[in-house]
Order: sequence, then C-alpha cells, then structure tokens
Amino acid sequence: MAITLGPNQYGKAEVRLVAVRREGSVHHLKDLTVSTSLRGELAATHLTGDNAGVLATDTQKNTVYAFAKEAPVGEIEDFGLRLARHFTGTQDNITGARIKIDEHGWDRIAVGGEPHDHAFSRAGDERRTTAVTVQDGRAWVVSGVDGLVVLKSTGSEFHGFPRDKYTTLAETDDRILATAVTARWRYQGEGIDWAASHREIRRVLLETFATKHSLSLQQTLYAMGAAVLEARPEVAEVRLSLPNKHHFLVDLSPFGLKNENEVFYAADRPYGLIEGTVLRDDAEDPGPAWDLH
Ligand SMILES: O=c1[nH]c(=O)c2[nH]c(=O)[nH]c2[nH]1
Repeated sequence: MAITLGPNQYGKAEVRLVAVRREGSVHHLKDLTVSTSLRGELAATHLTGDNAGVLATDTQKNTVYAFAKEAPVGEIEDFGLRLARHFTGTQDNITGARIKIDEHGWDRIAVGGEPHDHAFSRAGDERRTTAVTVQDGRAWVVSGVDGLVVLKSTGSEFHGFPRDKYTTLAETDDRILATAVTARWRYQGEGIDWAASHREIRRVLLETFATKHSLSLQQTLYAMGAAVLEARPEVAEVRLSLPNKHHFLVDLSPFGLKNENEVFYAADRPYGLIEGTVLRDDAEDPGPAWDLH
C-alpha cells in the first residue's frame, strides 16, 4: 500500500475587512469577509515540514488589508482577481489561488428623508458572494447570492406525487412557497460589468420566483436558472440551493374555525432541500471553478 498526498490548499479563512472610502464628506463602505486559498507545489510542508514554499496565512491576511489601502476595493470580483493574481504571480510554487468574498450590505440611514453621509444600517442577512480562481494564468469567476429570503402566499401547488404506506402529505393546489435562495453563477467571457450583472441576475431570480406558477420547488428552481441564462449571455451555468421553508396550515377545527389558507405554522426544520444546476450546452469548460470549495 502506498500513501500519497491528494489535492490540498491552504489560506486564511474569513478575514473581516471594512473599508471606508472618503469622497469629501460622503463615505462609502465595503464590508467584506475574505477567504484565501493557495494551491501548488506544497508537498514539502505536508511530507517533511519544510515551509520554504509556504506563504504564511498571516501574510495572506495582511495582504488583504494592505490591498484595501493601496487601491479602492471596488467590486468584489475585481478585488478577488487582484489578490489571486498577486499570490500566483509572486510565489514561484503557488500556481493557483481561490479568493472567496462575501459582501455584507449597508444602506444609508435616511435623516429627514435624505441619505446620511456616514451613517448606515445593515441591509439584512443577504450577501453578495464571489469565488475567484486563478490557475496557471487563467481566471474563473463564480459569483452569487446567499440568504435571499422570498415567499409567495399563493401561486404554488404540489400534487401528483406517489403515495406509499408512509405518505401522509396532503395534495394541495394552493400553498405558501418560501425559500432562502443560495445561487451561484459561473461567468464566461471578458469585460463583464460585475455590479450590473449581479443586479440584473438578482432581479431575474426574484421576478421569476414571483411570476412562475409553481407545481414544485424543483420546477421553480429550473425556471429561475433558465431565466438567468436566457437574460444574461455572460453566465454559463447557474447552481441553486433552495430550502423549502414549509408553512403548514394550522388545524383550527377544534375551535370551530375554518382555516381558509390564512393561518400557518412556519416550521424551521426539517426542511426540504432542492438543489440543481442549469447550464448551457455550449458553455465554456468550467476548469477548476468549482473544485475544492
Ligand atoms: O415543491 C416540493 N417539492 C418536493 O419534492 C416536496 N416534497 C414535499 O414533501 N413537499 C414538496 N414540495
């Protein structure tokens, strides 16, 4: 039996960075969680403890902060590309880098109806995300959204499923459909306007969830992914993870009341988890875009 070192990577996880850009008295915030992962010739440290090729994770963290000072952070995809190219371009044995960034949104506080210059309120749990991979000089960008919580109070049915001796679920032609969207989309091509693309993809995801009459969350998932691919040529592939946040009708009959789809119990667990990929048949090769997450 021979034992060998398999795929590996290392880096600093969840560097919390808040950058304030001052434009006169108006301040702009970037609130990011940045994770770095480096790949390459790293056998020595694993096999013998020789660290000559190990750029310390502490240095990686410092680089994130220094880069935030040396140039405006800008869009998370560009910041990730700059960091990934720096690590792969300056360390001979580092041939690949994955930079993952979550962006936490802040809204300006309105004071007397006017947006304040330097006071903000947290936008909620939703996060814009990216995972940039640079490998042997090529780059792949997978961006997305986490925690986009949506609900429709009608326009959703679920019936026609098999019934065996364990099935109790009632068929329904009118239910609440609710989920917290985790979406990832893989970009292809050049010259992408990251901010505009994110804004439009988010809009398409939301509009499709709202307008697609749903016979299953699976059908809604496919419709959402397909709508993004139809609207956005820069997207090669969409992956969605949709927890089915069940809302059960409360039995009000003990109180002599008829529940006409008005009173629900919002269960938090267990939940159905519907996941899938929607892609173009002529999409560019994904390369290492999804490897070793
Ligand atoms: O949209 C749904 N898909 C399912 O696969 C499923 N299973 C279930 O119990 N409820 C639902 N709803």
